[in-house]
Amino acid sequence: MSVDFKTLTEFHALLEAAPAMDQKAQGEAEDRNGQLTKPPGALGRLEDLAIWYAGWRGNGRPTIEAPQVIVFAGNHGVTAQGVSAFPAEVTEQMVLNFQHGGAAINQLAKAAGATLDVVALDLATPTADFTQEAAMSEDEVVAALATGWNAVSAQSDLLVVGEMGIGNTTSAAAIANTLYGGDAADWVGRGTGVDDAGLVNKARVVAEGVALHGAPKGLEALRTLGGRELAAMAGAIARARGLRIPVIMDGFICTAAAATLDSEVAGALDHVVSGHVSAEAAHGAVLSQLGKEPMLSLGMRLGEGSGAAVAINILKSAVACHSGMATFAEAGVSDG
Ligand SMILES: Cc1cc2ncn([C@H]3O[C@H](COP(=O)(O)O)[C@@H](O)[C@H]3O)c2cc1C
Ligand SMILES: O=C(O)c1cccnc1
Repeated sequence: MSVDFKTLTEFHALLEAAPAMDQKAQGEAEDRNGQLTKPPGALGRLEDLAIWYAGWRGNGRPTIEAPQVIVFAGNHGVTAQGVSAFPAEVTEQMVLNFQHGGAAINQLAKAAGATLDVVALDLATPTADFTQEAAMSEDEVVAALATGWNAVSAQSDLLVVGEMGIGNTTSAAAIANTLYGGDAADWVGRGTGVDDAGLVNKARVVAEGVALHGAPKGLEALRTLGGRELAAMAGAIARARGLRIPVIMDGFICTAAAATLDSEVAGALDHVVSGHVSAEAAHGAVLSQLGKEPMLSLGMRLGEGSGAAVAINILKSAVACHSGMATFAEAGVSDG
């Protein structure tokens, strides 16, 4: 398997060198949008989404034929701190469930016409408990970034990344806290359903982790407080940019992983939109920090890529209108 980077410094350089949106294709899409048989702006945000998608695909009249959903799974040493309502073995059990087609994401990917890949990362070797030491060494985080990077199919035309990892809402909260400051309590949520005492415990764990590692930013936040599946999501999102594959982000954990890229290199998420705002308490605040408006708000709080998978249908609808509708001239409809 190809390895395009061996250190975080090399990965950073790839983020810096990432391609920009194709302005010619974006301009063509804007022109076309203005000629379609509807009052200007009548498709609301669908119009912006289609133009954004066209610009990143480098095609003023694109189609979505091959969406790819990838679910990455990892285990977390921080579960030793009692941060989840479920035991750590559920991560591996759910991987089997994904492989057998029994999870929510199996149905949602199918309903959206997407392929689903499941990638488990060293489940037998959880990350270190980040209240004691860095979750990952540089070699470990680079390996996880590379796993995500290599999981993206060059043939796909839309990417959704999701995750499974008991304990990972605590990792995500720690990343949000270290990147954006404030109190740990502002960033923790109930995850799989911890009670009030559990929430207080999660805030303690997050505060200890952020303090121990000196409030790191960017990829260092991902390494010290993240997890293998978060790093793999970040690696896949970065790879998609180079392949001109637009990305729909999922919930709190996916967004926290993505936020480390934005923190490392401003603009690293320009090819990414938010599919859904999760019911996990701080997700909306992280999206605000990133300047991303979610497409949907359905009260979901699952992860697995589930909210983003539902949003694939919205983006497909936007692109179908953009590329399939007649212009005023073609349809012989009088324009205004
Ligand atoms: C059966 C089951 C299926 C899931 N699918 C996603 N998650 C979600 O819950 C976990 C995060 O919550 P916490 O930080 O509280 O452990 C992650 O695995 C996330 O993907 C699940 C959780 C469970 C129990
Ligand atoms: O927003 C998420 O991704 C989320 C929230 C709660 C539990 N698992 C995932």
